[in-house]
Amino acid sequence: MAPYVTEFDLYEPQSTNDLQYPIQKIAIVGSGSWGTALARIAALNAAEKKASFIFQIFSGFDHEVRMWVREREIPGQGLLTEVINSTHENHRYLPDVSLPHNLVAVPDLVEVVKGATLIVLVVPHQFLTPVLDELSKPGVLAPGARAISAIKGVEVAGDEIYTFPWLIEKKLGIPCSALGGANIAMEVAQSEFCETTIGVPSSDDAALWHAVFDSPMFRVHPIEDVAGVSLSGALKNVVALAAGFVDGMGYGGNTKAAILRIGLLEMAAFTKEFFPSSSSLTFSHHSAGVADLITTSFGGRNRKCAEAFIKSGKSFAQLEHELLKGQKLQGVVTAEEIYKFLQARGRTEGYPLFTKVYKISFEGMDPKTLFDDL
Ligand SMILES: NC(=O)c1ccc[n+]([C@@H]2O[C@H](COP(=O)([O-])OP(=O)(O)OC[C@H]3O[C@@H](n4cnc5c(N)ncnc54)[C@H](O)[C@@H]3O)[C@@H](O)[C@H]2O)c1
Ligand SMILES: O=P(O)(O)OC[C@H](O)CO
Repeated sequence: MAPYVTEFDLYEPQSTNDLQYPIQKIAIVGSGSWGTALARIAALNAAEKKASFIFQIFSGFDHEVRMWVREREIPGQGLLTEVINSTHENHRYLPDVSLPHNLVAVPDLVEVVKGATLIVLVVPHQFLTPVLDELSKPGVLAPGARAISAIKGVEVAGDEIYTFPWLIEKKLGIPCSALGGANIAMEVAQSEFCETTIGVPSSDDAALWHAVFDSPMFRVHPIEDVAGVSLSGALKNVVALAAGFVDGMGYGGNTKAAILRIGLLEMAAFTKEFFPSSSSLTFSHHSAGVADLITTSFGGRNRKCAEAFIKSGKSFAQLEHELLKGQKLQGVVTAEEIYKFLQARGRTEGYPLFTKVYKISFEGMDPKTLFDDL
């Protein structure tokens, strides 16, 4: 066994049987930078694995991969879907990256998932509810479909917290996996080597999602821990804000490393406390844990906006608008949700870093207090 594969890579992606659909059809719900980057990989794999999988795992993928695009007018160019389909590039969210011709942008959500057996949900987390409302209507989804969430966030209601795969399973009545890792969209789209982790509920899900996304430069490791993968992706965004605060205050690598170590411990402790069936190894051994935290705290959008928040004194809403140009921050919303949840459970004192990130972001607390009592 290779040294970087642990015994917790539970699923060998080779054993799929009795599938309802020998030909699997992929739909991508979301077309921001990550949605488009994942759609590109899935469409490349769908084209390549169309014939080559006969007599192996399953018969293959439908050649066409559809991607849901929230329609808008691009000044001087026309509708975004038409621009993407004629130029094979998503100029707005993933500029200068060629997209395969079998990837088709479609503005109608119901049309995108029509007949799809593998549905990738990758909208910013604040926009998921209306998407699920639409998909849960009778007859919209094919029977036997499966989903995977590449969304980094959580849903909080009072003193309850839910992961998105759990919510998706409940609302859509289909199994849902989680995809997360050290994956800055543009680097993935430029085929720079990286890894991702998929938390899967069964070996069939492992085999199928591995076939959808694995490629030589985007290595997919399936593990059993769906909730851990999903939570790690959400919580690392809160720690990334703290890393950005450190940068904004002008401190160096030692300070940032200390914040990342403490942040990783809070991420793992939070998961163990509220999702006890998850594995702490997801945080320490997998791309969805420590590796994602590192990349996001050096090259991510949350870090970038948090640095600017300290340096400029502007609000996060303003900085999101100015610096991200239509892309969405996830960490600020998540910091608030996690804080409100911890408050409702009377557990804020157990998570001093998460709590301070919230108070600096929302209550004007002096950022230098970030280091107090850690
Ligand atoms: N970008 C990355 O590097 C990256 C990597 C891994 C995971 N993710 C996660 O992927 C998820 C999707 O983020 P992204 O980076 O692809 O998006 P993005 O921030 O690049 O783009 C924003 C997207 O939101 C859409 N949008 C805006 N308003 C909307 C509305 N009212 N309803 C529905 N959609 C709306 C836009 O059309 C656009 O597709 C997030 O949870 C993010 O954390 C992102
Ligand atoms: O740019 P961010 O901060 O949303 O992070 C992007 C990805 O989640 C990194 O894996």
